[in-house]
Amino acid sequence: MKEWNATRGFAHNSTLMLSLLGFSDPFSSEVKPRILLMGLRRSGKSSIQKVVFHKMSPNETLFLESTNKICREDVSNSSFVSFQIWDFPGQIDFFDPTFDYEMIFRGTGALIFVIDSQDDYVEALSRLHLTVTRAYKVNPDINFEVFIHKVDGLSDDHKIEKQRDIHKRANDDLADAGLERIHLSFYLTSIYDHSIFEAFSKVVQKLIPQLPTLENLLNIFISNSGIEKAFLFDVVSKIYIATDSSPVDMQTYELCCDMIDVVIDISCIYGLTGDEVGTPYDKESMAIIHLNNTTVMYLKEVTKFLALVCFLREESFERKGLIDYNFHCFKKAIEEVFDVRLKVQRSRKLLSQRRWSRQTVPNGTQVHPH
Ligand SMILES: Nc1nc2c(ncn2[C@@H]2O[C@H](COP(=O)(O)OP(=O)(O)OP(=O)(O)O)[C@@H](O)[C@H]2O)c(=O)[nH]1
Repeated sequence: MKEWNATRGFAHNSTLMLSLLGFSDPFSSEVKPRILLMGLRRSGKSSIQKVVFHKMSPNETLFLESTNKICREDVSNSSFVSFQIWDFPGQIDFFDPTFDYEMIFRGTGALIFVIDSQDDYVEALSRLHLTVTRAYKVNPDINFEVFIHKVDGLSDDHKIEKQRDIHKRANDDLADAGLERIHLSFYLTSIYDHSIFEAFSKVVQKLIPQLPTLENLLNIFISNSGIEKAFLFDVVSKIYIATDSSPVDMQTYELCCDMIDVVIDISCIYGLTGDEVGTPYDKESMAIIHLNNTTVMYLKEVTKFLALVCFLREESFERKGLIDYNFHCFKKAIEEVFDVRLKVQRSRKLLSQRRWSRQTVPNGTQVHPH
């Protein structure tokens, strides 16, 4: 690493980006997209959540206790990606009258079903079928995401074979039930490598309404700056929320994750003045890494939660001034995108508040709106 700019303080205004996105708006119908994590017991649901959002090391998950109630968590305070994750205990009973699955599925953006690939998955597949069909009936807009998990123990051939088999069986079950229109997406995942972050990135991207605009902005930015690949990362979770339209390869993604780790770790050691708490990631956060294959990695802060990580050739990096100018324009455009969203959210909130106050009877008792 030739250049390093360690960061200093961290402005604590955690609601800023959230309200820009409108997810924290209690009146909006789009508040916090909900992601459900479901699957059989010990399939790895809690481990996934802890590794992706709590920086737990994969080995520590060996000591996780079994979840026996629904755990709801807001992934929002420190992250751009603002949504709820509901971790379900292995065996939920759809026939249990106390379990209001309709209410849960109605507000859900994505349902992740985790299948342990190291175990016999016949039962998991029938559970997947039951869950998906129930959820689809309540809310046909849910994205169904199947994580074929714990693939670290399998050879490459074996992985592909498992994926093909699970894909075929799950879709055959749906076809037999006349539900071919339900689309399932499959991912091979493990907490022991970056595959879980990659898969989660894809799941989250589908829930970001501004995604096409962000991709477009990234395309414009890289083509005008001589950059080969650029990712917009949520720094805390290492989920990339957008990238340009060129294909993503796993090694590039892993390098980005490593770079973010280096930036945060070094900033934590040398960037804090002592009395601060939190992550020392701020406006001045940036890093440049020259790799030994004439590629340069360039990281810059975009918002307090987001970082842009770019890959470019050394000769293109000679025009750093141009890149920085284009980055400045890109950053402004991102702010504008979220500004528009904020305005829409504000007017929606105002409307909802008016509707609520109209439905409030004079003695202050509220009538539930439809
Ligand atoms: N090899 C491997 N083991 C994993 C992986 N993910 C989780 N595990 C292990 O699987 C076991 C079960 O993980 P949990 O996260 O507790 O599973 P769960 O689905 O939350 O279980 P319940 O709470 O009982 O529903 C733990 O020992 C984890 O270490 C993975 O990617 N690879």
